[in-house]
Amino acid sequence: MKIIRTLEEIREFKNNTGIALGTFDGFHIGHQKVILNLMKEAKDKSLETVLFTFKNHPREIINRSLVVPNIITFEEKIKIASDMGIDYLIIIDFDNEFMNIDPRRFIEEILIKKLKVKLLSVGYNYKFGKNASGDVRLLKLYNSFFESIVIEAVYYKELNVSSTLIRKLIKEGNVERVNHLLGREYKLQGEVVVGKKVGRKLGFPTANLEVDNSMCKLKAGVYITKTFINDVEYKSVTNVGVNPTFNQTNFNVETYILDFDKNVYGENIEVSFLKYIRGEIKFSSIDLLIDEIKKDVIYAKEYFEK
Ligand SMILES: Cc1cc2nc3c(=O)[nH]c(=O)nc-3n(C[C@H](O)[C@H](O)[C@H](O)COP(=O)(O)O)c2cc1C
Ligand SMILES: Nc1ncnc2c1ncn2[C@@H]1O[C@H](COP(=O)(O)OP(=O)(O)O)[C@@H](O)[C@H]1O
Repeated sequence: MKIIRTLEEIREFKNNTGIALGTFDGFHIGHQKVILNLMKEAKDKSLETVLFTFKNHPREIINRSLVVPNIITFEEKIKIASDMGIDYLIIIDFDNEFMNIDPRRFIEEILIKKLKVKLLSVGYNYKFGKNASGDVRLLKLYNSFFESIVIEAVYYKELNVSSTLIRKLIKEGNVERVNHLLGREYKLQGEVVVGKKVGRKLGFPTANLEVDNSMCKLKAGVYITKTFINDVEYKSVTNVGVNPTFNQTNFNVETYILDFDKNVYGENIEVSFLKYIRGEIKFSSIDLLIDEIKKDVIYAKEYFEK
C-alpha cells in the first residue's frame, strides 16, 4: 500500500480508481462496509483502490475549542487499511484549506482529474468542503464521470453505529459493546515505561503503557485483556486509572500478564480489552488490594477457560 500524506503529493494517477472517502475514525463496522463495498466493486471493475481520509478529526478544525479524542492511533489506521488490501492510502491533515475547499473543485480537480475516480464509496451522511456543502446529492450530479455507492446507516441491535457512540461507550468502560461496534477488539498500544516499582512487591508486576494523550480516555477500572508483545498473545488483567490506594494522580494503563516473568521495559505492546470487571477502589490496606487483585486474576482465568 502506498501512502500519500499531502494534497500536493497527489500526482495524476495512471489507472482508473475506486475511492472510499471519509474520516473513518475507529474503522467501525459502518466504515468497514463502505470500504468492503468499494473493494468488491473495484475488483469487478478492475480499478485500483484508494482510501481518502484524514489524520486528525475534521470537527477539531471546524470548531477550534473542540478536542475529539481518537479511537484508534494513526499507526493502527494505516495497518487496518493495509490489511484490507487498499492500494493507496491518502491520509492528509484536515486543515483550513481543506475545510474551505469548493466541493465542486475537489470533485473535479482532485477526484476526477488527478485520482481518475470511476467509483466512489461513501457513508450516507458524509459531508465535505466549504460549509459542508459537498454531500451525497452533489456527488450524484457527477454520475456521468463516476458511480457513487452510498452506504446507508449500519445498526448493531437498535444502535446506529457511529464514532461518537463508540467514544461514549469507551468512556463508560463498555468494551464488550465497543468490540461489537468495531468488529474487532478495542486496543490501546504504547511503550512500556517505568512505574512506581511497587507492582513486583505486591506479587503482581504490571507493564505500564505510555498511551498517546490524543486517545479517548477509557473508564478507570479493572479489565480482562489480552496483551500482545512482538505479535505473541498473552492473557492479562489490566488496571486503568490512578491507583488511589497509593494516593497517585497520574492516569495510567498497566497490565499484569498471567504466567509471565520477562522484563519488557521499552517494548511497544498492545492491550486489547475484552471485559470490564470492576471499578478502581481506594483500599485501606495493601493486603486488601492484593486480595482483590487475586480475585481479579481468578475471575480472568475462569473467563479464558470458558
Ligand atoms: C488487576 C489489578 C487490579 C488493580 N486494582 C486496583 C485498585 O482497585 N485500586 C488501586 O489503587 N490500585 C489497583 N491496582 C493498581 C496497583 O495499585 C498497581 O499495580 C501498583 O500500585 C503497582 O504500580 P506500579 O506498576 O507503578 O509499580 C490494580 C492492579 C492490577 C494489576
Ligand atoms: N507478569 C508480568 N506482567 C507484567 N510485567 C511483568 C511481568 N513479569 C515481569 N514484568 C516486568 O516487570 C515490570 C513491572 O514491574 P513493577 O514492579 O510493576 O514496576 P513498574 O512500576 O516500573 O511498572 C514490567 O514493566 C515488566 O518489565
